[in-house]
Amino acid sequence: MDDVTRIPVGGERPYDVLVGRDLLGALPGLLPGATRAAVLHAPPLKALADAVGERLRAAGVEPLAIEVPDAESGKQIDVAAACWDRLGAAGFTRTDAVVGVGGGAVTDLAGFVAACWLRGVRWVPVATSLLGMVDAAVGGKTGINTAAGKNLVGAFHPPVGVLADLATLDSLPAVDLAAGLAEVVKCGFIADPAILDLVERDPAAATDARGPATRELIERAIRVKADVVAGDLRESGVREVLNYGHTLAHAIEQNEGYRWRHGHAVAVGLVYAAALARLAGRLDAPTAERHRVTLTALGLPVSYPAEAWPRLLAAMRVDKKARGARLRFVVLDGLARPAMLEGPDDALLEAAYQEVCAR
Ligand SMILES: NC(=O)c1ccc[n+]([C@@H]2O[C@H](COP(=O)([O-])OP(=O)(O)OC[C@H]3O[C@@H](n4cnc5c(N)ncnc54)[C@H](O)[C@@H]3O)[C@@H](O)[C@H]2O)c1
Ligand SMILES: O=C(O)C(=O)C[C@@H](O)[C@H](O)[C@H](O)COP(=O)(O)O
Ligand SMILES: [Zn+2]
Repeated sequence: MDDVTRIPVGGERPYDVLVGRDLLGALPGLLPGATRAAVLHAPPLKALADAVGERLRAAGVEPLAIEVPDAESGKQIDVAAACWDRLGAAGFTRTDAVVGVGGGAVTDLAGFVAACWLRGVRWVPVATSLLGMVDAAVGGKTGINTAAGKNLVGAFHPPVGVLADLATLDSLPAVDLAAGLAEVVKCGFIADPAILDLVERDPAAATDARGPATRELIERAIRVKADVVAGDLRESGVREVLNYGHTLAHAIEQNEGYRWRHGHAVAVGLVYAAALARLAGRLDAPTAERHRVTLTALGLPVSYPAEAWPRLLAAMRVDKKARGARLRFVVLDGLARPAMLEGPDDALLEAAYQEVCAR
């Protein structure tokens, strides 16, 4: 394990995110005393899950491979229930553990399975997508989707460690790598503008999984998230800033039957949130426009059909940040100055949407 960066995530249950190549050797050490570990994975990551299983077995931990449907198809209650049946049949106890090998969807599911089994057993995400490394695997939000919306059932259940193995990005499709950069850009706008400078200087370098720019972007984004969740695991306040762009994004995902990539929806949602802040008189026009320009340079979508608006507005009403009938949006009062916009009226919401309508 050469050249490993260790990023601490503080709080009531602190742990580290390890960033580097070929990190699997670190996995058994994160689970002292475990006799069994379920290894949840989707078909595209089977070979890596097998390798994880071998590492665990060599360290005296019996692996239980559980294959789940890929991507959002796995974030379903029946899939979670099938996982719990497998843990029950294998007699998993509180010293046993769950490992999620995959992108954000699989690690969200794995964390949720771990959070509920015996009311909480240890878990480790082995993040294999860029989005998983910088966001989904970090911070302890776990969950599944329901018919009413995205991530509506879940638990805050921090892992005991996170492996962000850069070698796994070698097989990640370019479109998924770019999707993950939407969350990285989000971190740039809410907290670390150096991220934006890096991306804008050379967008192609940002999408080169093996390049130094990508690693720096990954580490910067993880530090932004780690700093925020350390102070507010359960999203009682400041953690809401990590939801920048997500109010519209989750509505788009639901509207698309979860066939859109999360990162793509976030890109549109970021442009929308910036337009909202500008029209509310909170954000200057150049910074709002910077959202569209930077995300476009990465090949990400920044628009959505006009006719979807009524459905999107309805879906936004179940956003977790809403309070009763009052919608709440994360906006910017300036670069790296996130704040809340409380209860904007429908006319303002729709006017901002005009700015993301497909032109
Ligand atoms: N818990 C959180 O804090 C949090 C944060 C952000 C996003 N999320 C969730 O994460 C999910 C999105 O994550 P994602 O973008 O990783 O999507 P994903 O998990 O759906 O993965 C996208 C695709 O890439 C494949 N893949 C992943 N790694 C690969 C690799 N190394 N090689 C080849 N294929 C690979 C997957 O199998 C899938 O087909 C959403 O469900 C979102 O809600 C959660
Ligand atoms: O970690 C957080 O907090 C986030 O909001 C990060 C988001 O990127 C992520 O998509 C998260 O899953 C959204 O959370 P939700 O509570 O709106 O479902
Ligand atoms: Zn997200």
